[in-house]
Amino acid sequence: MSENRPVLVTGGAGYIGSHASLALLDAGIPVVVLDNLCTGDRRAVPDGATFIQGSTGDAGLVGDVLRFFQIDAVLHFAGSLVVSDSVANPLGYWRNNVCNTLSLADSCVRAGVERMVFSSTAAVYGPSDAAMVGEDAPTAPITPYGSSKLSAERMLAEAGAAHGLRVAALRYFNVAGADGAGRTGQYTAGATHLIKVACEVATGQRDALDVFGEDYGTPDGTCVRDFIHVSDLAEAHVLALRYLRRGGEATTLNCGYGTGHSVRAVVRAVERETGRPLPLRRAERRPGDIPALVARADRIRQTLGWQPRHQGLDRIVGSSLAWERRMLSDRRPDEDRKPRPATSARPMLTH
Ligand SMILES: NC(=O)c1ccc[n+]([C@@H]2O[C@H](COP(=O)([O-])OP(=O)(O)OC[C@H]3O[C@@H](n4cnc5c(N)ncnc54)[C@H](O)[C@@H]3O)[C@@H](O)[C@H]2O)c1
Ligand SMILES: O=c1ccn([C@@H]2O[C@H](COP(=O)(O)OP(=O)(O)O[C@H]3O[C@H](CO)[C@@H](O)[C@H](O)[C@H]3O)[C@@H](O)[C@H]2O)c(=O)[nH]1
Repeated sequence: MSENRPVLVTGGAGYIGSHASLALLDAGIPVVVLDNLCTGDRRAVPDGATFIQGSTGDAGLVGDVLRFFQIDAVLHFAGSLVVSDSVANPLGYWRNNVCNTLSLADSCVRAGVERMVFSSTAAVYGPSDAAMVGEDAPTAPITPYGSSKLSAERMLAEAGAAHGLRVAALRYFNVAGADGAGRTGQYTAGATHLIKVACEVATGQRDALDVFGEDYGTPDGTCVRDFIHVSDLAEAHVLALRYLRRGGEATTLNCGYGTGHSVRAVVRAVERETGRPLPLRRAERRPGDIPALVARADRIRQTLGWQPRHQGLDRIVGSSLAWERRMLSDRRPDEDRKPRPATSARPMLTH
């Protein structure tokens, strides 16, 4: 299978999809981005990619794109992903993550596309006492986001078995950081991700970081996550594509480093980078949060030969901060620079 055939990247104007598009282009693989810009940003689409604005659920458009560009593989990032939003709006999450994925898979089958890399999530696992969760750990999502992604995984596996669509489902843990050369980063307005929000606070764009819950059964009482640098994750997608093009079987792979960091540890990393205390506000637990989630991440190394190159909380936080500073300095002078409110509706204590 030729390396030079274009791949379709759904959600390529988004945070992870734009980094993966860059990694593909860097590897000499042509990219066609399909994105409806519901949360994405046109500026994130790399210059070298073809951009088509539209939805994965638009079967007519998707079929035309697959055939016109002779697509042999789809990297499917497009989706809805804020855990707490999914609790408030489950049907919207099922519509985008399940119904639109079904429509995309159907378009792939009709056009004879046999390879897909699917953006899944660690949120398919339920709360667990295990220090690390492997791919064979029981799935027991506790939020509509997690269950919609798990359902999409199952649907793709069943469609694959019947119609020859081989799917690599990549279960990302917590993705953070930005491209080292500053070519893209996380544009998301009103983002809810911990490291992004903390870096917005550190650069004066928000007044404080809400710490959602300090009474979990974790070493310092705050939640623990396995943060993976977005550039390492992007590279995993290039490797997954090559694996499928070599004839690799359908597979499910955790994407993480196997190291947990607490919310408090993230705060300390930001403070190390800036040399200043980060303004914090203690807040109630956030609905849908799991106390600790750390990947057992051997399978991805064995299956894809993946070797992360951007590991370490300080490195991840450093690149996120560099991105926030870059976005601030690129802003037009007349743009509003007032700090936005912090994320919690119900702050309890300032310290
Ligand atoms: N960010 C994380 O920590 C994380 C963790 C686990 C899994 N994921 C998954 O990774 C994927 C990408 O996440 P992200 O962080 O880059 O989010 P993002 O919001 O930056 O990117 C999603 C992109 O998809 C587009 N999109 C959404 N629905 C679409 C549709 N129906 N048709 C076309 N385009 C559509 C959006 O406009 C956006 O550009 C998602 O599927 C998400 O569930 C993300
Ligand atoms: O302002 C904030 C933001 C987050 N947190 C905490 O930080 C941790 C991580 O939260 P967040 O960065 O929002 O990530 P998750 O809720 O863990 O979810 C992310 O990671 C999942 C995989 O683990 C993905 O599936 C989701 O798409 C992605 O949003 C949680 O304990 C939050 O309560 C805060 O205390 N304050």
